[in-house]
Amino acid sequence: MGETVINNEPITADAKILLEAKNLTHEFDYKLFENINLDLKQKESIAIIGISGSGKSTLLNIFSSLLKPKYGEIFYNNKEIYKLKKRELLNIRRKDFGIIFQAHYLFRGFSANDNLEIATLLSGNEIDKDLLKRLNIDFVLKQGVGELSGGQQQRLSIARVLTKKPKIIFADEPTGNLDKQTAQVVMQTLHKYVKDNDAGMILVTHEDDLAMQCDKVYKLENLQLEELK
Ligand SMILES: Nc1ncnc2c1ncn2[C@@H]1O[C@H](COP(=O)(O)OP(=O)(O)OP(=O)(O)O)[C@@H](O)[C@H]1O
Repeated sequence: MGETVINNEPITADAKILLEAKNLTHEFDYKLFENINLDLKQKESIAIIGISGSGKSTLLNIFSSLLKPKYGEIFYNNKEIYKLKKRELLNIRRKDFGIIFQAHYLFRGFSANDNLEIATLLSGNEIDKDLLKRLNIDFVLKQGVGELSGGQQQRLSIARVLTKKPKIIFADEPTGNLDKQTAQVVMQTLHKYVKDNDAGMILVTHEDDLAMQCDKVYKLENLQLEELK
C-alpha cells in the first residue's frame, strides 16, 4: 500500500471524447445548475467538488444515465443517451458505465468471490487477481459479504465494477468509508485503470486532495461548474 499516484500523462487535445454534456439544467425544490457543459476525454479524470446540497450527486446521476435532466443532453458514442430505447440505455449502463456509489449494491448472502463471479459472467472478463491484491481484499474472497467490514465491502464493489472493464467510471465519494491510506490506494487503482484502459472517470468528492489528483477539477457553485484545475 502507499505508492505515489501515477497520473501525470497529459491529455492530448486530439484525445477521443468519451462523454459530452451539453447545456444541462436541473432543479428539484430549487435550481441546482444551469447550462452546464462538460467533455470527458479518454484517459481523463475529472473531479467535481462543491458544498453539500449544491447538486454534485444529481449531476453525476445525470452524467451516468440514471437521471434525465430537465434540459440538456448527454452524448455517448455520438448518441444522446436519454433519447435511446430503454434496452439500449440499459446495455450501455451495464457494459460501458461503471457506477461506484457509496451504497454498494453487493449481493448479500453471497460470498465476496460470488459477487465478482457475477461481474465476470456479465462481461466475459476474468477476475483480476492483481487488482484484488492492490485493493487488499484478496484474502476475504471466501467470506460472505455481510461478514466484511464497510471498507472491505466498498473495495469489493469497486473491484466488481472494474472487473466489468467499463469505458467510463462514475464515482460518488468512492472512498467515503475508508481511512486516508486505503483511500489513497483506491484512488491510485482507479487512476491506473483509467490510464491503462483508455477509459475516463468523473469523481464527486469532498476531499480536495483526492480531487486535485484528477486531471481537471471543477467546483459546482452558483449554478455553474467553475474550473479550478
Ligand atoms: N430525487 C430527488 N428528489 C427531490 N430532491 C432531490 C432528489 N435528489 C436530490 N434532491 C435534492 O437536490 C439537492 C442537491 O442534492 P445532491 O445530492 O445532488 O447534492 P450534493 O452536492 O451531492 O450533496 P452532498 O455533498 O451532501 O452529497 C438537495 O437539496 C437534495 O435534497
